[in-house]
Amino acid sequence: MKTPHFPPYIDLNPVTRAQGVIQLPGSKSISNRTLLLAALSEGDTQISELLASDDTLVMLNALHSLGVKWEQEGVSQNYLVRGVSGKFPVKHADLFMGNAGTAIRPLVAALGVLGGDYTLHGVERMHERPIGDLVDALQRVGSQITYTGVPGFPPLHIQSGQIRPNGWQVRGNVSSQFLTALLMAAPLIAAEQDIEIEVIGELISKPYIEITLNLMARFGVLVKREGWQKFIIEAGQFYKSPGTIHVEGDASSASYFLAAGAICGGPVRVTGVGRNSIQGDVRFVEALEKMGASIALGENWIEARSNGVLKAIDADFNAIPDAAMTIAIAALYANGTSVLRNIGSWRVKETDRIDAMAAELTKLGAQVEAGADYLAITPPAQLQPASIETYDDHRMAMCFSLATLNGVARAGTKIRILDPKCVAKTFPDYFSAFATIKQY
Ligand SMILES: O=C(O)C1=C[C@@H](OP(=O)(O)O)[C@@H](O)[C@H](O)C1
Ligand SMILES: C=C(OP(=O)(O)O)C(=O)O
Repeated sequence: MKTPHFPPYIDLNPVTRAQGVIQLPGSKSISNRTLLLAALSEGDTQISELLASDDTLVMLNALHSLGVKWEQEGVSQNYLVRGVSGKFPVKHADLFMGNAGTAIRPLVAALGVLGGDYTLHGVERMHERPIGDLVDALQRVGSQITYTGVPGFPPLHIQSGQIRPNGWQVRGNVSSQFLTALLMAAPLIAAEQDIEIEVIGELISKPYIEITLNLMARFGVLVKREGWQKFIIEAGQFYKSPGTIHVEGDASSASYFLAAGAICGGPVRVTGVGRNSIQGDVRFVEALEKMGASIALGENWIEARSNGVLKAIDADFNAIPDAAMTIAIAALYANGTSVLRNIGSWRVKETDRIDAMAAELTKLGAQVEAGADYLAITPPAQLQPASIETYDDHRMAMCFSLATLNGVARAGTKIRILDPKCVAKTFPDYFSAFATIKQY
């Protein structure tokens, strides 16, 4: 991956019109699931358009440390992963997980089930992101996992245990990634007995489970389900390479450009993702539509434009927590107060996103009420120029670049994005892509 050079801050000027076409980078959620499933499969998998970013690098490096062989085709994002048929060749490793939830959670489950002698750790924030519900679920069925720092959080030490096919259950109200992790790990021991995974209580971020089930099916494992409460992996199934797999463009990354089209005229088109996407975040466009934008969807593209003032929105954003951050910025261009509800998971992601969003929106002059699991945003008469802290959160950096756009209800403003390098988590080239849709 060629990492762009990042200065300590980026100054962005107001933009009169946003227009253009953006080829999206690959989906983070699909990339990291595909890498792990390809590694665990029987046979080799050719992956095209894998996301090039910190989060996928973390997964690629971890797989390499576990003895999985993969090759990058030249400088392209096409990779060949040589499957290890359900057993990692290296049984003793120290794995750096950065701040990639989509890497550490599924790997803890896979390694917890397969056994060995592994430590997993990450950046400081990773050690503050909860993993207790997943560890509890794995310990319950026989995994030997211990906390080497604060109980409930990475870093972790994994040893070999005797895994039982009964009693698989997990809580889903802190992160859906815990259920994703168990689902992906279950076939690794489902040789003779079915495994039933029961979800205890509420499950958040549900569409991400659909991505998991869709990809497991492509790798030959079908999961039966009873709604969102019970998932059954029938015995005898194992991961088999589908041969080739193409990674769709990232629907969460699409949200910034589509919002730009909605705020500032457009049309802005993203390519690489379209109406048949398996990513829940494509439904972000429904929120933009409710706010008054015009959306068109094709097989492999989505386009947004708008001629009028955006309407405030009051909605439940539990299903699209990542793209919902972009709505918080679109709300600056609406008339009236917007309320983003049921977004409690924001508090345990790259930063406490409810507090971070409230603090930075306030700098622009907005009136913000931050609740335990909601944000209410009332835009100011005029946006104030501001220096935006990004809290090592890629989405904070990407979202606030949009406050430079001239909307119909109010003009954009001068924005300084501090520590812009955080975008490397999922979209290293974000600022050059954003520059191509701006017209002054
Ligand atoms: O499974 C996934 O790929 C993801 C699930 C979501 O997390 P939660 O389930 O913790 O909300 C999302 O925020 C994250 O960026 C990616
Ligand atoms: C929450 C996010 O990341 P992670 O996959 O690390 O949970 C995100 O990308 O917004």
